[in-house]
Amino acid sequence: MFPCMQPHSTTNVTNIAEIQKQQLPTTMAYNRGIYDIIKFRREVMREMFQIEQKFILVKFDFLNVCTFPTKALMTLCPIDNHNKKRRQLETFCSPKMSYKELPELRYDEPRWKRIRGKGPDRAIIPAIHFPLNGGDVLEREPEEEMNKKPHLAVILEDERNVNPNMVREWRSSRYHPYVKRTVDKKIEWLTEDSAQVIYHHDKYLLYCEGVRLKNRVEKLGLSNVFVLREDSVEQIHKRSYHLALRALENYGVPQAWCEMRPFVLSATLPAELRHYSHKHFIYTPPTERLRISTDISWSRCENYTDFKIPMYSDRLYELWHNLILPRNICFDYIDNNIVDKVTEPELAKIVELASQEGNHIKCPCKPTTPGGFANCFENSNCPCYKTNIMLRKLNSAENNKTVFNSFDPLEYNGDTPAYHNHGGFACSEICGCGGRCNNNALIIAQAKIFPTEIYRKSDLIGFRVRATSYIPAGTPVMEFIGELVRDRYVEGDALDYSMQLSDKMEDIKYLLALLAKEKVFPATFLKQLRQSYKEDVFLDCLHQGNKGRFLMHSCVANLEPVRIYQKSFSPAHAKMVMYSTKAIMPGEQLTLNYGSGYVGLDKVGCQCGAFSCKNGRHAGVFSKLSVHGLADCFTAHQIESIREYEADREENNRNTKVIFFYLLPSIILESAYALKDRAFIDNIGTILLYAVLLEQEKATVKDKAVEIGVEKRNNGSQKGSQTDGKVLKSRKRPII
Ligand SMILES: C[S@@+](CC[C@H](N)C(=O)[O-])C[C@H]1O[C@@H](n2cnc3c(N)ncnc32)[C@H](O)[C@@H]1O
Repeated sequence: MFPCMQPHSTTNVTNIAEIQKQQLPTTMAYNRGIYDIIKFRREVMREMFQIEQKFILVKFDFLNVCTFPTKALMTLCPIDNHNKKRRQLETFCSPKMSYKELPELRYDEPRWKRIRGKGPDRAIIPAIHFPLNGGDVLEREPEEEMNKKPHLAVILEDERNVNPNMVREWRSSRYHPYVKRTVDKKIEWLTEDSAQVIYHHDKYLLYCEGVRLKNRVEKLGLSNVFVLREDSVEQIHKRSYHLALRALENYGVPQAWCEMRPFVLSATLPAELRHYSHKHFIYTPPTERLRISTDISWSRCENYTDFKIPMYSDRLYELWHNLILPRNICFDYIDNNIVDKVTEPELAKIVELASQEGNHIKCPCKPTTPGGFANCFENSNCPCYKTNIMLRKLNSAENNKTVFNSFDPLEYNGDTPAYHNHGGFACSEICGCGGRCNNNALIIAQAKIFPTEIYRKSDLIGFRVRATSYIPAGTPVMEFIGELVRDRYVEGDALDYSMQLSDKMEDIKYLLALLAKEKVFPATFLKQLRQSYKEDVFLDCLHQGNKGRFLMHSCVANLEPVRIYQKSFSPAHAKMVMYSTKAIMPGEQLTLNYGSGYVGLDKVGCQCGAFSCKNGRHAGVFSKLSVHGLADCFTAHQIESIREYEADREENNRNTKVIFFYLLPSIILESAYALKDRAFIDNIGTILLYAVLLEQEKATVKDKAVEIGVEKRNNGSQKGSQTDGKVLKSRKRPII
């Protein structure tokens, strides 16, 4: 296959079984190997161009190793025989160039269009453009355009924010220019950002996302405290029981609390519902997708290079050139809830007052080791922990009250199916521990460790959110972020994008009474707090928000909100955190229960597709089930989906080595080498050797390609990749 590659002579391994036994390889031996490979780079690339250019792209992106060279390959693959471009390729891939020196590649859309206009054979060639310090943004839009009456979200001023320091930090080179745009310009920007992405070995992609999650946990120093735990059958069943209560509530059949019954596998399911248990749970990403944006936060979190929220269209007919984006996808990504001083003076005032000594709660606790976590939880001297415990009094369960700490799963208590009846108090950045302790239930959500994507698939409903890695049950997955507004401002489009944060008739009444009884704050401040809760407060994320604004309704939602307070107790100090109500599989849509009133209100009817959806085919049967029957149904589903996930994970692990065989181009090695990641180089070395031995065993790449379901290379001499139609269905999109 690659005639230039020989097994490296420093080892005397002769078969694959040996590789698994031995400690391979030594760095020295493989350094030499790398240079050998670089020498033959051109041949290898030619091979790669013909085999699997699109495949390489995807894998590279997810390896987070060499995005730049990937883009170069992607760009240049279709024009292998185009001399000018080939020269460019050679420049990019110069072995002398360190990885850090590689400039970020951007597609320059106007140039792309110009080239496109010149002739049919060049129609697929995008121009390559190197922006200087990312400054090309301003050239695109004339000053007058920017001075036109802005979209509401543009008025993002420092003083408007709960935490002004954060705003300054946000002004990253990409984020801030985007925020400044009018809606029309934002749509233009998004359209320019869109490009074609083709995924081949689909499930491997989700496996890579799992690796991304793991890397992120390690990078943030959470590996000792956060684990991807699995629930026991009893725990799964307990959660299912609460889900069943919530689902039946949606049917308008409120259930009286009753003792949970042990799980009985399918014994109680009506015949028409049995087939549900044979459903496949593990998602297979589409082979072809249109990527609308590489990151809807516009590098808002540019410190976190691996934190990106891509946006895709999975509508089959949707192509780059006929992409139509609705105006409501233009929003400004924020990480903190914000308050407008002008429209919400009460809320702004309470935020200011809370910054004064005596009006907020913080602790002096310190971590025992530098960089470690403090033990605020169950520390009876910690004021934040004491406040956290105090809030449990609002929880009416006699025992088994919901516990809010940093890393344990959140469990429903015995008397209510809804998380939103509970609240917790967390340490924050003003504490001695800086919020890095075990009394901060926000820590996982704010670390944004779970990779997600935004996508649209159906014409009836818009964009949605999907988790691309496994999420254990009871985990704070993300925050729902937006602008704090009073009831009266929630109208028009904002109705679709607002979530109620406080209800003056419900929990707030009890909260204020508790704060008064426990004398948590001085009377003057308490009075001000009462004032701020006089009207119901909503989080409106129509113009400013985070990915939570794309969460869809489901009759059996896998997320449920809870309020967690930090520093103080005003609406501006309440965080709405989404907890997972069940184990979420990679690729599963993230959903919320909008409430029983929602399903009937929507014009198209509920499209959640949940197996017991109120609008679904079997709604009649489900609504007649007892809580126990439905809970059994949910438990059976959960157990089966976890089993399928496990099997899938094993299969992916098995395929990894074969997949890497496709990633042989020297460019990976160069990048890895430039990154000085010895472990990675060694790994690649092992894989190379493995691959060569596979070759010796006459297991050809071609056969393997078919086996793992990737596009197969054409046997003939024709240029460009051909397919045997196994996975790839050509949709004639422009290849970018
Ligand atoms: C918060 S937005 C969700 C994001 C939205 N799809 C978008 O593209 O921006 C709420 C809107 O999504 C749609 N939606 C949410 N859940 C739905 C469901 N289960 N069935 C149908 N439409 C739904 C409704 O139009 C609703 O007003």
